[in-house]
Amino acid sequence: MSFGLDNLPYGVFSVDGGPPRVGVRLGDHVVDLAPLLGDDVFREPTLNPFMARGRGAWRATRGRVQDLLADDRGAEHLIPLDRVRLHLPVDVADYVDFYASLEHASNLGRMFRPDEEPLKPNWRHLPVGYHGRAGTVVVSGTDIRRPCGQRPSFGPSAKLDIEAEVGFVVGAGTGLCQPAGAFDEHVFGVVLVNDWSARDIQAWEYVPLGPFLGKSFATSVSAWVTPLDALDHARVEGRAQDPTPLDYLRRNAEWGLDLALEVRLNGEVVSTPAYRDMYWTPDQMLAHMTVNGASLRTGDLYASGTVSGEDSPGSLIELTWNGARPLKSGQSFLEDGDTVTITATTPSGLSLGEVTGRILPATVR
Ligand SMILES: O=C(O)/C=C/C(=O)CC(=O)CC(=O)O
Ligand SMILES: [Ca+2]
Ligand SMILES: [Mg+2]
Repeated sequence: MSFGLDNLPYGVFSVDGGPPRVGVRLGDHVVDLAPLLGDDVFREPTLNPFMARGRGAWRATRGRVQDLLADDRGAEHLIPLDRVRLHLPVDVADYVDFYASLEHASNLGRMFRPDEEPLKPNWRHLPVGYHGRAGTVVVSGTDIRRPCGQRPSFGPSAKLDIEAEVGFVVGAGTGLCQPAGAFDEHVFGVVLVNDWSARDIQAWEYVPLGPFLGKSFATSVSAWVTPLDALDHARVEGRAQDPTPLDYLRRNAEWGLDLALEVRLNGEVVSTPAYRDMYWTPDQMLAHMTVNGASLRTGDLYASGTVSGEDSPGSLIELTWNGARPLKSGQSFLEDGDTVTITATTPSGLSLGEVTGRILPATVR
């Protein structure tokens, strides 16, 4: 079952305008954790205080919840999903976005820098990334207003795009100049991410410092955070790397993940990217992000970058080759009223839920 006892993703919910609190999803229900476990950390409006307790507590809690639900002692704490409102599950501290797909980086290079090598010389040596805007991370289901900006004339973006990504939520942080430990000591779980991108604003503004307003207006994440412990069966060896990365980027464990993504535009499947094809794995991204002594905080979110395979890109700019090959619907980029939904499943059929959003017309300034 996609939301069975082997899954149990965490989220934050409220009922009838009451205070938001922490639950796990079981089938079409939310399990109210505070009364089930008698622990007030689950009465908090975000997962952060629970995540800050660290891996030992995450494991113990998951085991206890599985035991209680397996023999029905949780039945009185089940609330039907259609009665709840879901909230942003994490108070996002910092947000970093990587660029870890070889195919995506090569495709964008070909389109944006046609006279150069598609991949910059650094790309195979380190996971390239940039700091995004934590304050505009929104929960799945939030409407997205088309941004305005310089394209270079001022106006609403005419090239509004998606980026289908996988995000990693940091539970246990580090102090300043303290090296991060193992990936699973710090990372609590996984979310689906849509890193909305205004390609016309981006193309004009981002030389030489990098993405700014073209990507900072909104980033959507799934309401459910899938704990790493639920994904053990989906772990795979990362893709082969040439050249061999520096020691601090060596893979010590298998943290590639076999996640089959599906991108739907107004209900139609437009792409099915495979996360296992990514070049840089999430443990490598974590090692890179902290190698200079930068600390991690509970609630940090870092995303993989667009998940693109040979024939299954995670963005419309690749799918339509910057408008040269429109979709069957005739469109190349997002139109007002469009809805984009990204889902993912593991080989055993476990669901990572969805991240969805609908485009609202620009408010012209
Ligand atoms: O290659 C470029 O010029 C631009 C790349 C992106 O826009 C991608 C980005 O934000 C990172 C990613 O999602 O992979
Ligand atoms: Ca991105
Ligand atoms: Mg910040």
